[in-house]
Amino acid sequence: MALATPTPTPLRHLLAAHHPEPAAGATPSQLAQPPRAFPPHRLRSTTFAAAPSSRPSAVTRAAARAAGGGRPTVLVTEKLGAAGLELLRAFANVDCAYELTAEELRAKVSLVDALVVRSATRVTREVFEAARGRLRVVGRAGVGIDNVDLQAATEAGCLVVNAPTANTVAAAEHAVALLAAMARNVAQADASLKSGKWQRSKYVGVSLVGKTIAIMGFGKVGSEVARRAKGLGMDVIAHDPYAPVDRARAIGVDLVSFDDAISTADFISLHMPLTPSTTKLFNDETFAKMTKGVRIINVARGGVVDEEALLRALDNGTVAQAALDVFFEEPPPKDSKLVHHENVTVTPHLGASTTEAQEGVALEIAEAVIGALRGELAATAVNAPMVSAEVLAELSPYVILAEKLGRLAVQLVAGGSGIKAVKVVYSSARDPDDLDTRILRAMVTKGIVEPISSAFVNMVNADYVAKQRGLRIIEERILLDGSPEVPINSIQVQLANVESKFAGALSDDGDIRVEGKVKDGTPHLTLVGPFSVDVSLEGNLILCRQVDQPGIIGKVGSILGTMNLNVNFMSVGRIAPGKQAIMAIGIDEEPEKEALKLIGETPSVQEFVFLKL
Ligand SMILES: NC(=O)c1ccc[n+]([C@@H]2O[C@H](COP(=O)([O-])OP(=O)(O)OC[C@H]3O[C@@H](n4cnc5c(N)ncnc54)[C@H](O)[C@@H]3O)[C@@H](O)[C@H]2O)c1
Ligand SMILES: O=C(O)[C@H](O)COP(=O)(O)O
Repeated sequence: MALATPTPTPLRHLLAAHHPEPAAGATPSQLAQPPRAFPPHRLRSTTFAAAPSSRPSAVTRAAARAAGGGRPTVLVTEKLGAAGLELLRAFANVDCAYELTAEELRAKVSLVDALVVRSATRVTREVFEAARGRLRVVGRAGVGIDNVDLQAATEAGCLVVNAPTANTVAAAEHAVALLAAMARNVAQADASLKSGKWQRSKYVGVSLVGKTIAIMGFGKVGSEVARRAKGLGMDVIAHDPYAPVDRARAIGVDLVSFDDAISTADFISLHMPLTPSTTKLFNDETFAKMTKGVRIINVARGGVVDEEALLRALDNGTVAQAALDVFFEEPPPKDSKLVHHENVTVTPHLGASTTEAQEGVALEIAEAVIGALRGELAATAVNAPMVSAEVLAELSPYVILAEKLGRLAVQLVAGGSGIKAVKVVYSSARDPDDLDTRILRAMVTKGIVEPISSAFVNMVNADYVAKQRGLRIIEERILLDGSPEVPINSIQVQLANVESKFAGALSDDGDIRVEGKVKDGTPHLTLVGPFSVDVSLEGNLILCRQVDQPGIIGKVGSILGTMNLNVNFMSVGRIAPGKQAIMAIGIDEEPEKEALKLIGETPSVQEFVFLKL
């Protein structure tokens, strides 16, 4: 009998696109089939449904990668800083293809593992559908992710990462540049002088010192603008429903209500993201509440302003001047009245465009994309729970345990029973607030869903997939006494209201119940129904139920030996001597049908089941 070797603990599969084949004998009907956003594969389009053979299999994907030397392929659709590109090239095949049409992008995206964009590429649902499941990560080289359909990405299990910090200062400096340029008519005076005029009285400006500026959105950029405005001698107020008051107070800024901010400010600088609730937040109604002659700077997103309303406010003098770096439509129409308005200063979305910021953003996004392709969870993940590297490292063996318990539990379900509810019970001496179980929940879901369906589940889409399939994952904690140093003592997976193909796995309550622990870094199965066992969760598993009596282990062991099957672990659990017992046998290979038949025919074996881990 060979000793079990510890399973490595890769976190790769948290995000990996690998899609294991369904377990033999498992039936999709075991899960309730809800309506889906995508038809029956990881990602499908209508073309897929009509022509399933065009769907790339895991093999095709592997072949595609092999053709590229086993390296992933990254498509970069907008100009990226050289250092970031270099970093990407050291790890992947990089295809830089700029100014693609939507159709060209859709055509290319199924050939790549990652896509890197800035703000000009619209990564729509159609793009995710066209990717046919290969695209694993979208890297947004910048902050705003309003050009990426996050819901579609999540449904596809595609991670979206951004580069949220490297262009903060550049954007803040650009806002200040526009503020000063607007107040002193720099752009207009420059154009006038270059056209041969000398118009000193026409371009008298307004001073900044002593004026009130309202920062709308007190996040990274907003607070940097606030600091700089204070340096210019301005009174700074801010509105942000989610910003911590003490952070504002620390730099001498009062957080006020939206109406107070816009009705008292001489200058209003916009720094909130474009979301459904900020879309056209600045409109006829809100312009009407502003101080007459207010000046507006927008380095956030064009969509937060109703541009028609702004034009009206400029024409009727409510707004004296505006300085705009961003537009609803980019580039704006050539004949845009707003762009050509004499009281409007414009730049073509240059907020992040400094050499330093672009190098920084490119490095930040390259690192995030490479990490994600390696299967690590990125700290800048936008559509997946952010889990620190330390937590991930600590939980990594439990991640494997959680998935294996899910896989085991689902294979114990008799075909035809629909699984509706899964209870995951964690026993731990650690304070529940110090135990982040989101990855474990996701991995139980993965273990349950993947063997019996064509769904692909990872950290990004686990909750979505569970919801789509009408699967309720209930988590429960049992607080143990003892040292909180070990994060988890045991994980138990319970499936209620289902029939089992192995009655020995049913608890006294009638649930399928399996429990496991991590021992020496390796996941072990420690409980099946009411039976305590101890078997390393590797390779494959045979569970036999019998009446406890001498000789059975030898008989089953010799059948496996005759069939040349290597047993890596064996454990017997019994309720009491001479009563019901189960035998858990870990084997490396998949047994021939003949071996399983012989085990079933062994006298005293009441039932048995073969499970793939
Ligand atoms: N023009 C450019 O090149 C450029 C460069 C960088 C960032 N940006 C834009 O600026 C935005 C802000 O960037 P950031 O790095 O400061 O992001 P951030 O997430 O750090 O800050 C955004 C802030 O807006 C706040 N907010 C959300 N909804 C709000 C609302 N309804 N009213 C007021 N505040 C609200 C949030 O609480 C947050 O504090 C980005 O989303 C991006 O669209 C543009
Ligand atoms: O959201 C951002 O980071 C900025 O708008 C920058 O966009 P860009 O990368 O297209 O310059």
